[in-house]
Amino acid sequence: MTTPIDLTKLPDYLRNQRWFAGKAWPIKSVSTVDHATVPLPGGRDFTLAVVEVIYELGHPDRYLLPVLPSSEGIQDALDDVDALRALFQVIREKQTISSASGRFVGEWLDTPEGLMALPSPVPVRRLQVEQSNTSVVVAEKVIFKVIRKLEAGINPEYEVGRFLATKTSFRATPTLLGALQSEGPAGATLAVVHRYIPNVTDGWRYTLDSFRRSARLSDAFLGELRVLGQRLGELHHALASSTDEPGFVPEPIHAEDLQRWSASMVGELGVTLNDAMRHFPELEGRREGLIERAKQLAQVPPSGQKIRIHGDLHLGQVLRTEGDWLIFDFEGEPGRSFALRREKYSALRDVAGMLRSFDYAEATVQLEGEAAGERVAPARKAFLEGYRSATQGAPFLPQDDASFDAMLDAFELEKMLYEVRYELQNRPDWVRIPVQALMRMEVRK
Ligand SMILES: Nc1ncnc2c1ncn2[C@@H]1O[C@H](COP(=O)(O)OP(=O)(O)O)[C@@H](O)[C@H]1O
Ligand SMILES: O=P(O)(O)O[C@H]1O[C@H](CO)[C@@H](O[C@H]2O[C@H](CO)[C@@H](O)[C@H](O)[C@H]2O)[C@H](O)[C@H]1O
Repeated sequence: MTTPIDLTKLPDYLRNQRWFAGKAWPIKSVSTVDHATVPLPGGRDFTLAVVEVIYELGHPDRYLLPVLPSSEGIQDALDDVDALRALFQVIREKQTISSASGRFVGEWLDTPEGLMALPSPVPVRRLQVEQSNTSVVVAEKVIFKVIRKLEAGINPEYEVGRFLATKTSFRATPTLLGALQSEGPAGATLAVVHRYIPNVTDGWRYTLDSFRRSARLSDAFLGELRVLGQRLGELHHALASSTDEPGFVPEPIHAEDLQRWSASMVGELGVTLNDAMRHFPELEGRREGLIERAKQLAQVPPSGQKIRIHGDLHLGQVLRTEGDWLIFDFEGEPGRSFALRREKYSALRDVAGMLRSFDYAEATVQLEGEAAGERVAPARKAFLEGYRSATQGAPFLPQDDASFDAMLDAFELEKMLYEVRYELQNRPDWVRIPVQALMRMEVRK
């Protein structure tokens, strides 16, 4: 079966797509790994293809390409309402579509929420947000995200969503309802489907609004941050609740884990500071102190457990609904491989991620011209109080407060380093936020 896509036109097409991550590298060639034809009403159809982009240098990338037949070059099928409906139907009706070298398989979880009735024909609309994938809202009840850049292996967003929906009672998240998988040589998760939550604000915008309102956070908002901390504690309890799913069963944290995490942080420090110092030479003076700090993680007496975690928790990964919070987007840090993102880790890594977000929010409102205020310390305190109240005596946390604090500190440092690398690559104007946090970090004795 030859693909109806004109491969010679793909390099130009890809370079012009928002979701194409390889814009900086010259493309050597693009080939099709797998493809299938999906029928549409009125005798039309579109091609669902997985393509591999080979660069002049570096590792190849794979992308999902849903394309309509067109005499005028490549046309994205996700611009076509019928194609969006057809893709959703494949998932909802658990269809299997034979492809050139494998199959595309729709999966719908038979959870109570999955049984909802939907009108026919089902209304679909593309979500208008800046994102690296493409999300589509179906009947204002369901949202499906078509993943553009594919990675082989088990997708953590699918794996964690499925676990939470089918094996736990944790409901402070938009429930995973289904997925589209590619099986065969192009094996990957192509789309995930969740319950759509209407009228939500994300935690980042919600927090910025609060931070802008006054130099002192209101008691009401601090109460909400306490609840956010509780929800994270409940999420960790749920993620640590498995006794029979090997990917989720908690494991003790050993001295070797702490040594490994510490060594990896020292390595990241070297690489990250070298890159960042081209713009911020003042970091050189902090190098020794920060290395010392990263090394201290290896000295913490081992206690608690490694569990599956969110992995990239920040204020943009929570939704504010009427009076509560939902935690979503279990993809993990985009720069790491699926294998690394699926590793078990200390739950405190998520706590550290959220604490860093309060610092980002403060820096952002100050850049907008707000006066420095008493916001970060009370926000951190409230969030931590909530988290600790929901996790008292939890076996996955360190046994004593000193270890809790030392590990949390180390994971904040790790997150700052990640943020420096992320910002250097994506938003160079923002690098100063984590850099200033590194400059402020005290050396512990
Ligand atoms: N279940 C949901 N209900 C309502 N809005 C959602 C839901 N899931 C995602 N969104 C909105 O869509 C945006 C993009 O979703 P996300 O899963 O983060 O996509 P990406 O991985 O491409 O960044 C989010 O920032 C949020 O505003
Ligand atoms: O939402 P993503 O999974 O794409 O996460 C990436 O992008 C985030 C930025 O959108 C980035 O988060 C950093 O900036 C946030 C403010 O925009 C701030 O709240 C976070 O604390 C900060 O880490 C995230 O690190 C990155 O993985």
